[in-house]
Amino acid sequence: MWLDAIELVLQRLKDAGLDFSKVKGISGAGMQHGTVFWSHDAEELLKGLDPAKTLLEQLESGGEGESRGAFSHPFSPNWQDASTQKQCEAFDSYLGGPEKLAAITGSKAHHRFSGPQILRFREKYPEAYKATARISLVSSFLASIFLGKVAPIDIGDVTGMNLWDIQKAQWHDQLLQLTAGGTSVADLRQRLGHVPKSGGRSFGPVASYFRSRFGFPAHCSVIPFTGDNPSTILALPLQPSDAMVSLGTSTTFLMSTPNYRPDPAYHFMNHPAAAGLYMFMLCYKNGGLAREQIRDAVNGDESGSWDRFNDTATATPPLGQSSASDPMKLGLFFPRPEIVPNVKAGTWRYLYYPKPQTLHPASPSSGSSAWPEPTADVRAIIESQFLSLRLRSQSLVTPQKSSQGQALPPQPRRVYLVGGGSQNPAIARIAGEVLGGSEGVFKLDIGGNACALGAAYKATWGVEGGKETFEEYVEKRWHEDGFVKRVADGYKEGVWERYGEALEGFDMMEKEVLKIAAEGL
Ligand SMILES: Nc1ncnc2c1ncn2[C@@H]1O[C@H](COP(=O)(O)OP(=O)(O)O)[C@@H](O)[C@H]1O
Ligand SMILES: O=C(CO)[C@@H](O)[C@H](O)COP(=O)(O)O
Repeated sequence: MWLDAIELVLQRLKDAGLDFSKVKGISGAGMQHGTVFWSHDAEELLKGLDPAKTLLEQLESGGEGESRGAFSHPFSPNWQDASTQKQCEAFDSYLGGPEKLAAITGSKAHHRFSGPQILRFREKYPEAYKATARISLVSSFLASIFLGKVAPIDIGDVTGMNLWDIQKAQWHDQLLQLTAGGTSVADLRQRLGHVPKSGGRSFGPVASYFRSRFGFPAHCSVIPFTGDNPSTILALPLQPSDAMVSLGTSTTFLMSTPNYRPDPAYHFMNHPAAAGLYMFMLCYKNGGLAREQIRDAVNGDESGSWDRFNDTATATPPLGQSSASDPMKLGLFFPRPEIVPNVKAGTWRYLYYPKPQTLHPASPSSGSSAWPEPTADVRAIIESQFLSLRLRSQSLVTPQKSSQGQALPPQPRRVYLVGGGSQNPAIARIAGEVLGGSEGVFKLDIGGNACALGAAYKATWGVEGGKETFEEYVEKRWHEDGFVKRVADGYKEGVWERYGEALEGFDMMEKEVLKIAAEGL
């Protein structure tokens, strides 16, 4: 599928009239944490690609358990894979607990991360593991195709594997040992390859296949590709107190910071283009698709229109409280098992009384007026997603000032929305009400896709030799008025504080749901 997609996107660019001979450099972004297993024939096949044939014709693998073509396994576990609970437990306990693993690799063990994925792959498909010559992430797989040989893993994306020691900037011996089990650690290290420190240094020229087939020039450089989220933070000059919220299939919350403060509750990763900076990230599996389910329930059809969803969201008061004495409506809407928190699929609705702090399930017996479904779900799902972001990022934000110079409590300076859901004005408004933002809520108004834009900046920066820091490079080319649009207010006195009260109930609710899930109720 991915090989086909590469051909398709290039063909579309060709059909649109792109003059490939002018392309000096190419970079890109791929979903984080997908793991690709190359066969022993991969290097030969990549080197000798025939421009008269498609990539798929020449590189495709055989069926399950069959080693043929460039891949030792026909599937790449993607970011939504949740099959590695057992391996995650092994990773979390191996160094003495999830805190220790997070301190070293930036994250506790996660199902989708390559370390646990490779461990499971080796245990489940020992023959396919033996037939594996190299292991890539989706980003380095893409770069490899353009390069015509297996490309190194990127310095930003490598920190989403649970295998890289961030502070020492090297593979972690013991974690490699755990992953390799009884097999050779040296072999595993060789399969993963050397990781260059710079995210901007060219890997070399584009493969002759692309020169002949599409007309790329011989001097076109392949600059390291990175993950979709690291690439997204490259789309604009992000300041330390700015937050980006990517409303795609997943919801991700991204900040750039010089302070490495890892914790099992979130991810710290290397910034992909600036040594010494880190990307703080939260990632939720239940983003766009969970909102779509409620949209369809409110519409009563599958027209896909957001109008009724948006009208309902804005007509409902914050936390569903018609008056201050009403309980706050808080819910969790997870049609798929969630990452944050790590809990099975389910929907939970609660009524929260802040004084004294009490939480009651909003069961049908509380009366349909207590929580009218599905209308009350609309605002509740949006609020729930942003409350979770606020809860987990509160130690990273700093006090701000309003445009009149008034001191404001710790919150983001700006909230930037990107991804498909950033088109939605009701979501933007509630983002500002819950998260704040002393300057407001913004959306990128250049190009349709922030992560692709970030990769394009990275390509031009790399081609120009990375002489300036990446931040200086983007800053100089940045046109505030043309590139971003303010789409909603941020901090609103009174409303933001009310959501602050709701945070305590939200935290209680998550703990309650985790307890219920653990007890198998
Ligand atoms: N107007 C809209 N309002 C709310 N959500 C939207 C709107 N338009 C698109 N979306 C959501 O955007 C998501 C896709 O976002 P996108 O960033 O393209 O995805 P991906 O994460 O797969 O790259 C879909 O789940 C869809 O529900
Ligand atoms: O797993 C993560 C980040 O850790 C996801 O963000 C994926 O990187 C892809 O997300 P979508 O583009 O499907 O939303």
